[in-house]
Amino acid sequence: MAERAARPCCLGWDFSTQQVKVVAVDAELNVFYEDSVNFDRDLPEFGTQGGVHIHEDGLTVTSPVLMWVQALDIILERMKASGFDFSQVLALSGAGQQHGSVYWKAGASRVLTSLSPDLLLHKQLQACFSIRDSPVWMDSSTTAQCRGLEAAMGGAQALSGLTGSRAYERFTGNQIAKIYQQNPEAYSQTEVGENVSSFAASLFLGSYAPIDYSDGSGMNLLQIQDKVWSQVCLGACAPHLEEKLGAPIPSCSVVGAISSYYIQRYGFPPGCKVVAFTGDNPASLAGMRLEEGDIAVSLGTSDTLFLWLQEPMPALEGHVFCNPVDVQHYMALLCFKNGSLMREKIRDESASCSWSDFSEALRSTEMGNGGNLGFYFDVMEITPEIIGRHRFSTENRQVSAFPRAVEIRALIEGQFMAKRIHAEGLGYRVMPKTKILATGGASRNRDILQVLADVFGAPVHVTDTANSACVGSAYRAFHAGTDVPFSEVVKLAPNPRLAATPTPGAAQVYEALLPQYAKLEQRILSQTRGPPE
Ligand SMILES: Nc1ncnc2c1ncn2[C@@H]1O[C@H](COP(=O)(O)OP(=O)(O)O)[C@@H](O)[C@H]1O
Ligand SMILES: O=C(CO)[C@@H](O)[C@H](O)COP(=O)(O)O
Repeated sequence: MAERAARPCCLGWDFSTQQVKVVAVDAELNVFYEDSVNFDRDLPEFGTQGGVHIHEDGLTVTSPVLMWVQALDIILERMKASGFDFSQVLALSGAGQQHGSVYWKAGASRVLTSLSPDLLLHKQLQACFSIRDSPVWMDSSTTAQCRGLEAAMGGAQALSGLTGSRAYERFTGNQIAKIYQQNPEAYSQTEVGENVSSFAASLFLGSYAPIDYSDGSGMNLLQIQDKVWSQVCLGACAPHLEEKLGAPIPSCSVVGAISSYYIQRYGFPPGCKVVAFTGDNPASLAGMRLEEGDIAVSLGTSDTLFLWLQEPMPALEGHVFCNPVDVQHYMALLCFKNGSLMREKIRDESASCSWSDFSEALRSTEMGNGGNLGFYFDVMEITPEIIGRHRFSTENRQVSAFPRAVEIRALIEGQFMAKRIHAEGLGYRVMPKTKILATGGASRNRDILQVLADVFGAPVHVTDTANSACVGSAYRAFHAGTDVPFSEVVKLAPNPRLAATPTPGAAQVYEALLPQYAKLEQRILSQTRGPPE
């Protein structure tokens, strides 16, 4: 049998909302292996929908922490069965859905440092968590804790100035505060609290991995300029929190060598480096090789839009995070909760559960949708805080339904108009040189990308894999421990390719519609918001 040529590589992981994914990237930066484990499909015993459990209150949203561990077991076993040569892995890094939190029980570190290579991880880590259902980014049950934190900090703007964001329900500090208040026993049994990203790094390290600056910025706890925990924020959330979190570290740190478990069970080399894991959006910024002036749109479970920032300018909307590849710089992020799952619902209702029928509806309707505009927020949106479906025909008349194809275009145009309006609210302007980089599951859909190009009046580029968080993690693994800039390390990576250019006439159509959409959004907000307290 012909020997396979050795192919030194780095692995990039992503522990996202609906799946765990991996890519292997070789020294020429080619992706040569890709796999994923989908929680709903591949681990039905956990009974998740879209990777999560929505609780009865409609606000609490969690995922079983052991499901994430078991997904890692499955994917590693599959790699082994496929003959993947683990001995060539120089380094690995990864990403996690942001804001979600994991609670290691006292004594878990002993289990983690003495894993037996004869058993799967999930069998050995069963009793290691003081909270088995981890709160995730879709949770919106911590409004009381958010108001408490803002009050302790002297207001929302003061908190944002320090940590990059006003208090948000999904941010980890507020989630920890809720656990401390409602389940003090579990809190006191917790030895270490982690983000999903650092938790995933701990699994590879076989000991607790620190939280990195970039994902740590999504906690309402980190002073993003000084890169230290804010003592006032920690104190406002829960006692002894600093001990449980450990000190945050630069995102490009090597946190250690891979645990002997992986060396013995899978054949990783002993020197394989584990590089700090970070949030999935920061990892995507790395994967897309975003540069100043570009705008990234990720169409995953959540939709996000992000930009490279030189200087932080925290506001009452959106977030500023530490930059994952350049410790001097920052990134701005807007998150839209009603992303792919909302598109799937409208696809099922109006396009016979088929993406190709959904696309056909986009192609058969005109830009501007004949003046029909829609807002589709089946779960409480983050940007802006609106819930429900709101449809308006020409002359802004509220209507209860649209014909199927009009409904589909109203959804997609509305989602992208909201992104442009809120990005402009942060000071972003579309310039003649503006390039949109799209990623995430829905970036595979050419017709959705056409609407994105039309609404923004800018060309849309995509990379060959929609998994930019995984690819970015592998690039970060190559970069860490070197003394060259990240841009230098990734200069050989394939350039994103052009996927859609604005249709002639698009600018006139959307210049007229955008102010109308913004006005209607304000109208809905003022109708749905209660009187000021
Ligand atoms: N052809 C398509 N058109 C539109 N959306 C798609 C298409 N293929 C996949 N998707 C969407 O991609 C989503 C998953 O995106 P992904 O970025 O992998 O999510 P995450 O990283 O949050 O787990 C699915 O929920 C699905 O709705
Ligand atoms: O809450 C945010 C960002 O602030 C989300 O973007 C999560 O990071 C989830 O990511 P996906 O699984 O949708 O990629």
